[in-house]
Amino acid sequence: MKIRALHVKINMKKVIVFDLDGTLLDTLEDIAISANFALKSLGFQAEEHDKYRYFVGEGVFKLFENIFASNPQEKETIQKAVGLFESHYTKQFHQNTTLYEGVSKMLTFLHARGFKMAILSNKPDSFTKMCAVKYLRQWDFEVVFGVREGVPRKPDPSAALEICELLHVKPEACYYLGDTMIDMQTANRAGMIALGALWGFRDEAELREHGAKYLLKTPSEVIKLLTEV
Ligand SMILES: O=C(O)COP(=O)(O)O
Repeated sequence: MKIRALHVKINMKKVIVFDLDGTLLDTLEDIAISANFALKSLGFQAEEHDKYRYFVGEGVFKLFENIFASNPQEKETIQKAVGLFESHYTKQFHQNTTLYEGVSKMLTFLHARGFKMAILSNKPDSFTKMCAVKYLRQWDFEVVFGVREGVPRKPDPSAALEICELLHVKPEACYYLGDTMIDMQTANRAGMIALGALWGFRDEAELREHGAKYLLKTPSEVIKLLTEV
C-alpha cells in the first residue's frame, strides 16, 4: 500500500506550462524597438524601453492601448500601430532576445525529471511559435500556444484548460510559471498552481497580490521546488 501511495505521488503534477515573454525569454528590447518604430511611423513619440515592462502582457492590441492610456486613440490608429509593429517585429524578434540565465538548465532538468512542458503566451501565435523555434527547439514542448483567432487571451483560462485536455491532465496537477499578474490570474482561474517568476518584467508585490502560490527568484529555485514533486 505504501509503495503504491508513493508511486501515485511521484506521478502527480508532472505538467508545467510556461509564459514566454519575461519568463523564458527576455524579449523586452525587441518588443520596445518594434513598438517604438510603429509609434514613430505614426508621428508619436517613442517610449522608454523600461516602460514596456508594464505595457507588455496582454497582447499587441492592448500593448498600444496601454501606451496610449493617457492619450487615447481611435481603434483604427491602434490597428495601424499593430500592423506596423507586427511587420517590424518579424525581422526584429531575434536581434536582442535571449533566454534568461538559468532557463536552459531548468528546462533540461524538468524534461529529465519527466515533466511534460507547454508554452502559453499572449504574444500572437505566429510570433510565439517563431520564438519557440528560434530559442527553444532543443527542448520538447508538447503544446505551444500564443493568441489564436477565436480563443480569448489570458487571463481567460480557456487556452490553459485546452492544454490540460490535450495533455490529459487535471488543472490542479499543472504548474503555471509566469511573471505578471495576468499569468497568476490565468493559473488561478484555470485551477493550476501559480508560480511567480521574479526575474521577469514585474515585481513581487504584483505577483503576490494576484495569487502566486510560490515565488521564485531564479530558475534554479524552480528546480529546487520541483525536485520534491
Ligand atoms: O506579448 C505579450 O503581450 C505577453 O506575452 P506573454 O504572455 O508571453 O508574457
